[in-house]
Amino acid sequence: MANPFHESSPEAAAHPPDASGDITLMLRTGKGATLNLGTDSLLVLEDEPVTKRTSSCGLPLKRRARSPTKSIPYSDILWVSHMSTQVTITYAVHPTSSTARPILTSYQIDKTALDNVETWVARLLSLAYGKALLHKRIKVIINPFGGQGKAAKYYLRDIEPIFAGASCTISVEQTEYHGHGVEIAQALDVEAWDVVACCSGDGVPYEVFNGLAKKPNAAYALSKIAVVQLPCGSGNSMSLNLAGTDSPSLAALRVVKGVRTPLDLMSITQGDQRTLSFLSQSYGQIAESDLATEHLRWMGAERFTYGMVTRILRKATYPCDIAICTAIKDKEDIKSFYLEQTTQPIEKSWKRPAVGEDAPLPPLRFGTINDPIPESWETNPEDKMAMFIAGTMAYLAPDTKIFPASLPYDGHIDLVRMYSDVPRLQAFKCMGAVANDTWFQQKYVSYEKVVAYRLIPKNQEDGYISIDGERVPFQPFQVEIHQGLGTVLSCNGLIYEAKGP
Ligand SMILES: Nc1ncnc2c1ncn2[C@@H]1O[C@H](COP(=O)(O)OP(=O)(O)OP(=O)(O)O)[C@@H](O)[C@H]1O
Repeated sequence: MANPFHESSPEAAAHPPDASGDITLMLRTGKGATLNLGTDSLLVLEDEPVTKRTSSCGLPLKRRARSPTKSIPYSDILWVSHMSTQVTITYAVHPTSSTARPILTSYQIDKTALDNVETWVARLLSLAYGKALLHKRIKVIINPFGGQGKAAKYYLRDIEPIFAGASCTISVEQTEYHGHGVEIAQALDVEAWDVVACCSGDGVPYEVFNGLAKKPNAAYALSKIAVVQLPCGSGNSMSLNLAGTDSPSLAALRVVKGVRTPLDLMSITQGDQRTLSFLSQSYGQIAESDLATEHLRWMGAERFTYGMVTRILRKATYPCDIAICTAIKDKEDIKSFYLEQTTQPIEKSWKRPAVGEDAPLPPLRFGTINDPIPESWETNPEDKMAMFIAGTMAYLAPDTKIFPASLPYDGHIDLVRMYSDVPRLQAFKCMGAVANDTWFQQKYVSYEKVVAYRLIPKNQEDGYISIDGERVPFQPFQVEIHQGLGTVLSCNGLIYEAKGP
């Protein structure tokens, strides 16, 4: 199991190698049109009738060239089938740039071309799906209260038609209470499904990862099931990073075409609890601006900006002690690492070791928050901490790329810190730099890659700590990375849908 893309036997079976090298690229229809497999698209070429036409003044008019009457990008092709003399193609059209809707078109095939149909259909499916698994078996979990309570509506209108058009097997369940996602995932038959698709915000995927982690063979379950998000909540980071969109229908299309990708997950220990985090942990200005502004929800996304501005103005400080097991400290080294990881062939970059069917959750390499801090870690009192945020995915929200150097499977947690002694103007400049993508370069933004850390709040009675967007007790916690413990579907299997540092 050296290559994540060779993990699934159904994927391999779906794309039998073309041993002969003789690929049928063109199929003639009974009406004289041809269906052609182009470089990126299926091209439908109609035969123009050859009629001699003259202009009103009697001069011969140029005969129109044979031109494509339809071009369907392979990325939009959901399914192709044939029965007797008929080929049926289901594909997504885009009524707007942020929507996808399936439509179906059929062609009668010319009798002389019937011998080629099967090979042609298989070839078109192979071009449409690449390394992605066909006929995905998808367990859908809908949070009826996600976002503005529209997840069920988005599912029926935007998502289900795409899954059905792509010939996926679907089973739908709605969450009935907080934590239900954990129970559904814990009870899931992992051999019966390829994907768990959460029609929700980031809260339900968090629960699903943690539910799979409760199985006795957690490591196997997390490697077997790809967890994806269909953006139906108020925070949709997972979909932004892996599908490059917060549109439910476009995300559904990308899930259908998504390739299995290992994902780093983090173990958090706090008190006597161990949980998994897939997104981020924050403390200080970012955590407080998110969690302490719930009463300002009427402001929409602006409530976070408001929270940050007010805290920067008063130079809000959140003292703590931090201990870190650093991997890469220097920003230039981080850039080189990112480049090196993303320019080599996927087969060389991403190698996930075999996971046995009984494999449990991996042990903690550095112990828990209740153990002594490992001696090799660097420990620092951070009395001027303004913001501390650590994570493994590039985007936290649209246009908020906090971790541009993060990679799905590099075995590192990206860690960002800023201090309250930064001049206010510079702090605002850094905030603006997030939107214009120059955040990483800002000299007041400390950015490193780590494999583990511990954070101990101090000199405050209460405050905010956020794990994957949810508030957790204001108590010390410790985090360590597990390279490739989880599995997701991504567009290219290598990077997030984000420009690097
Ligand atoms: N039926 C339910 N009733 C109450 N809570 C639920 C239900 N289903 C899921 N939840 C909880 O809702 C929380 C948020 O879910 P999710 O991330 O899907 O939505 P969101 O709108 O993005 O979140 P938020 O409300 O945090 O902005 C999760 O903690 C989940 O446990």
